[in-house]
Parts: sequence; structure tokens; C-alpha cells
Amino acid sequence: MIIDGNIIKEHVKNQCKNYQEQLLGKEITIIRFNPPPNLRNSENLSERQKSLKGKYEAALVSENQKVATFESFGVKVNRETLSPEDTTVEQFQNILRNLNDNENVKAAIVQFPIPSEFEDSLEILSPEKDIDIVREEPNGLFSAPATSEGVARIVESFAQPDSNVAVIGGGGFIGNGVVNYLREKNINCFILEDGDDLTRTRAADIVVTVTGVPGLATPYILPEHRLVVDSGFTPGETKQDFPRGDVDKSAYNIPQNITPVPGGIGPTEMAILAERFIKMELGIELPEWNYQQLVQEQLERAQIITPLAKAILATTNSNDISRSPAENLELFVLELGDYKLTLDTEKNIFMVSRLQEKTLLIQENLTANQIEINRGLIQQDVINIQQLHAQHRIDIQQNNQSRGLEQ
Ligand SMILES: Nc1nc(=O)c2c([nH]1)NC[C@@H]1CN(c3ccc(C(=O)N[C@@H](CCC(=O)O)C(=O)O)cc3)C=[N+]21
Repeated sequence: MIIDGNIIKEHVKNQCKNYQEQLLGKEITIIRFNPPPNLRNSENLSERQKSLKGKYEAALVSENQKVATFESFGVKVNRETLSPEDTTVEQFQNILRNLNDNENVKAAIVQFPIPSEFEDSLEILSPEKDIDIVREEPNGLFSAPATSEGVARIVESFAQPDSNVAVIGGGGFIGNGVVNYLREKNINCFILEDGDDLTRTRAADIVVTVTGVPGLATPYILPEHRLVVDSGFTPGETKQDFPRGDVDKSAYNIPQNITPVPGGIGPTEMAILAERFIKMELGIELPEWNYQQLVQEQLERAQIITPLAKAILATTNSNDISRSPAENLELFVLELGDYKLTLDTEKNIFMVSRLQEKTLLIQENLTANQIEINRGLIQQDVINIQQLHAQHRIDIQQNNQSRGLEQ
């Protein structure tokens, strides 16, 4: 199974939306450095420089994801983007002091990497605003970065009592956080580093990689594992290239379960940050999720909704069904309440989407009789579709009756 981190992200975001009113006026600031000038022109860069440049690019990708996540439940995000050559250490320190003093700013994240001369100044950030533990010090609320917690929570979703987890890159700050979280949960683990004999992962049933070395874990290293969690994220060299994780794509068919890049730990981290903000600001711990349970829940919801939605579309007067684009004879579209129901008779696919957010909730391949996408379905969707279906049946009956009277 390819693990879908967006199921977790949607689940948590939907819960956060319930607290939207209480979060009104609360802000988070994200500070990010542009790459230093020597990395900006892409020619003649050493491998090390290319890798560092990739990390600066990843910092922007992840900032954009954080902005979208927090804004989805009404938290305002301030972006502070700094250029190393135009920023003195003193200016950076003042930015941190100002946000410490700003009562509306409840949390701050400094995106890594940052040029080394600014590192010591991170200490200035108020511990109680350090949602991602960028100061590398536990703050009484959280003990490690959100990424570490995300990785550990996925492992927890799949671990068995006798599991043994190999953490490649476990000596780094994020890897160390993973190891500490796992030990807190009494899950056995051991540490490997890039450069060690990585076939030692064969002693483990679960492998975690947090090295940021793209393609490090190959089929040779991963013969047979219950779960592989890939926390690497290296953007493609050109905009068209996909980002790469630590696990080589050729190994994707080997483990029973794997977090893909993109779509795995990245979105999971966003969910953790959202949970943390709720905990910091409202003192509320959202209920713990288990990935496999979330998938099961989504499937159950989709299985209730799909036949009802299909029945509605099948019995709707063809005058009420549109085609988009208008001339498309294969596409039947019905907008109903907050939803859009689509039947594509060419591809033989039935789809349920949420109208406002344009998110695809369910996609059923009618030929294979298989529900393929089901993320972000909430219990309210089930209730809404059940109500729409019931109302629709009343409408049909009334129409039939009135037609009967006319005859
Ligand atoms: N203080 C700090 N904390 C971080 O957590 C941190 C950081 N600095 N510096 C940069 C790295 C990188 N990182 C990512 C997080 C999410 C995605 C993510 O959500 N990616 C999407 C893809 C998004 C897209 O491709 O547009 C995905 O994997 O599906 C990517 C990268 C966090 N980082």
C-alpha cells in the first residue's frame, strides 16, 4: 500500500476547522532565507552546493504548504523572507525579538537551512512559540520537530509488539527526534548512517530514512519490510521533475507499505503542525489518529455515499444534468447542494467532489468496481448525501404523483 499522507492532513484540517472561531486573530510567522548569492546561478555548482541549493528550494515548497494548511482553518500566516546578503545578524535578532513581543503571533517557524552565521541567534526565539523545535530544545509541549513526530506516528500506526525499526540518519536532529519518540512508545529501534552497511536494515521489519540523500535506499537495501517511511524531500532539478525521497523509486514495489515522495511525510508533517497549534493555543489535544483506521473510516464513508450518489444521478431528470464542457457527450454533471456528481461514460468513472473546494472526494472505476480516491471525507458528508438522497426520493415521488394526476 502506498500511504497517502494527505488522508492524515485532511483529517486533521477538518478537525481544526471546528475551532476556527476560537482561532480568529491568532497568527503564525514563517521566516525563510533565500539561498545565498553563490548558490543562485546554477552553473558550476559542486554536488554539495547543488544539494544545499535543493534544501533552500525545499524550504520554500514546505513554507507554501504550511501557509495553505494554516489558512485553511483561519490562522493568518506572516511570511518573512530574508536575503542573507541584505540581512545582518542583528537585524535577524530584532525580527525574532519583535515576534516574541507580538501578542498576536502565537508561533514561529524558521525554515532550514539558514546560513551558519545566523544559527546561534535562534536561541532568542521564545520557547513557547517554538512550534517546530527549531531551537533544538524541548519546550515542555513538544520534544522534537514536527517531521520527527510525523514519522514516529506513521511507524506507530503499523508497528507490532515485536517490531524493530532501522532509522537511517538517526543521529541527525530530526532522526534523533524519531528515535526518542519511538523509545517513548516502547518501539525497538537502532540507528544507521549514510555510509554504514545499509543491508543491516534487514534485521528490521520497519525502515525509516531521514538522510535527505535522494535514492539512497535501493531494492538491495530493502528486500522485505512491513513499512518504509521516507522523510527525504529533494526538489527536482527542473520544475518539471518530481521531488525525490531517500528511497529510490525502483524500490517502491518492495515494502508492504511505503510513504511516497511526494504525498507522504510532507503532508503528515503539516497535520502535526496543525495539531500542535491547537494544543499550544487552546490547550486541546486532538484525538490520536491511526493511519490504518483513517483509511478504514474513509472507505466506510465512501461505501455509504457512492451508491446513494449514483442513485441520485441515475434518477435525475436529464434536463437538470449538464455537460461540461457543454458539447461533451460523455460527461454528465449534476451540482447538488455542496456537491458535484460526475459520470464520465467514456472512462466509465463516477466521481463525487465538493463544489466549493473543488476537491475530488470519491472516484469509482465502474469497470473494476473499485473506489480509488477517498480522502477528506468527513462524517458530515455522509449525513449530507443521505439527506440529499432522501429529499431527491421525495421529489421523484411527487413528480410521479403530479404526472399521474395530469393523466
Ligand atoms: N524548520 C523547518 N522545519 C521543516 O519541517 C522543514 C524545514 N525547516 N526546512 C525545509 C524542510 C522541507 N520540508 C517539507 C515539508 C513538507 C513538504 C510537502 O508537503 N511536500 C509535498 C509536495 C508539495 C509540492 O511538491 O508542491 C508532498 O510531499 O506531497 C515538503 C518539504 C520541511 N522542512
